[in-house]
Amino acid sequence: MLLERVVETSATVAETRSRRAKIDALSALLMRLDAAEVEPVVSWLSGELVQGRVGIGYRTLSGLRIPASRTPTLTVAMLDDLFDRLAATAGAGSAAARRELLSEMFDRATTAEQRFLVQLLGGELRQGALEGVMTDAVARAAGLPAEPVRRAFMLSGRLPHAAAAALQGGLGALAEFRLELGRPVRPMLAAPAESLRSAVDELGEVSVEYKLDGARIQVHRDNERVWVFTRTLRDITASVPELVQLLAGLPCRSVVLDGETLALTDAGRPRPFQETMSRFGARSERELLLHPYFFDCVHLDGEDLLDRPLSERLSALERVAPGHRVPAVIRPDADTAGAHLDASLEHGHEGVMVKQLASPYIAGRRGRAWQKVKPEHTVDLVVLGAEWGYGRRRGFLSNLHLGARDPDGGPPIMVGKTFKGLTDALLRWQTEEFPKHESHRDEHTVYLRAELVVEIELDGVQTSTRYPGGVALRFARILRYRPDKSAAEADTIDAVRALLPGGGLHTPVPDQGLP
Ligand SMILES: Nc1ncnc2c1ncn2[C@@H]1O[C@H](COP(=O)(O)OP(=O)(O)OP(=O)(O)O)[C@@H](O)[C@H]1O
Repeated sequence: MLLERVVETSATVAETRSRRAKIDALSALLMRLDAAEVEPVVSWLSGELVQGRVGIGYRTLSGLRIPASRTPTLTVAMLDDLFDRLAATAGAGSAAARRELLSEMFDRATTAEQRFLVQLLGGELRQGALEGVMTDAVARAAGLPAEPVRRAFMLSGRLPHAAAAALQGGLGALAEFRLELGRPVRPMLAAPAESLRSAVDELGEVSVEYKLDGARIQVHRDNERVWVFTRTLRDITASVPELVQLLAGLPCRSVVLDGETLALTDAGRPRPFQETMSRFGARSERELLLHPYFFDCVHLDGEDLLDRPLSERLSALERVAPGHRVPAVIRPDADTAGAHLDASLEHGHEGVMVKQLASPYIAGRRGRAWQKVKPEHTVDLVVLGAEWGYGRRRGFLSNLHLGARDPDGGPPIMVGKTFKGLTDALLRWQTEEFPKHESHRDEHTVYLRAELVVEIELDGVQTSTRYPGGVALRFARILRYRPDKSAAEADTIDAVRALLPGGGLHTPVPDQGLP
């Protein structure tokens, strides 16, 4: 297939806000692909290369001045081969070889294809938000229900892989996907509860657990080998030796546990989230010891437990790591559940999670089987840009432009601005970090690619005619950055609208005086 077709489809998907139109365009394209073309095309349309990052920066790309080809001749296979060769060049003299490969690529590309390549290599197409739409498009193209495709994706963490299996091998090939030791699965997520009472009433028999304000970890062990992954499935094994040692000592042959890890003060209270996250970096300080608290066990000694009820998974957890469980009460009455929430807050944690004991582990799903109860309203939003400060903040990137995720894979939708809550350290960090994510700038504002997620505390939202989603944040304050989340995991515009009084059923009216 000519690359031109892929580029046209990418443009169609970007231009429409209709989920159905996106799925139509993507599935029509997928149905025309040869077997070998599926993985690269699905990767490119999600903004990734099959080869992973090939180390070409945005600046190199925007500096390229190569006349475009008049006629489209590049094929999917040719481009994939060029990426293979680019990924294989490394070491002395590689810069020249890479430039040559890039020149070859751009020389053969039309103007629209060159633009696509710049965006693809520069990371601008990397829109995890498209994954849901792409999963449905793959299912449609393969003539299958969406659920088995989604499951294969969640278990492998690789949508191109799941797409190739669906399109070439159908249900049989998808059924081959299993939890594999050493390969992380997408974590199960929680929906917000209206109240502790409503969650317990809705879910029947439950486990009520502290919601710890740390960082999510998924740990795997296969005999001697241990892996530790983050919420975004990054392998951080090398920076957390104390967790590796702890896992190696558990009484089992193989295990996969889900949990939260925290750095604690001497008094046993949680340290700020940033301090825990700082341990996940490549050059992490080792003074702060991380304490893991596990809340799920999805594999034990050769047996996969994903489809077993939580009650069984908790028994497995109790057998293998009894000393490292998150504080929980099982089948509590209303008073006991309430006392557990109070105790969690008193100990400096965020609230509680209420989990249905009969529910399976649904990887990657934000479902109602897990519900979070916490007293504060917070949303995780994408940073779209920042304005240069004035007065005391002159020279610093300050007022943030904030966007909510479009659940159908479009660009984030702006819902407000704020500089409240920014400390001097954060102002310095923003000013240094933001240019690395810059897409363009004007006199007042540096605009960013949708890559950074920030947690915002707010009093609520109000209808707005100023912002395109029809809602605006009220009294938004910056709580912290969320390096453990990608833009694909930010809150959606629907989640923000749900905070409107009455759950988002209002029609927009003019708002007054936004910052
Ligand atoms: N007992 C627990 N069970 C499950 N998750 C827990 C628990 N304690 C803390 N967590 C954390 O809470 C998160 C689940 O909440 P949610 O699905 O809303 O993710 P989130 O968007 O990161 O939430 P938040 O922004 O409120 O932390 C998990 O990813 C995990 O990091």
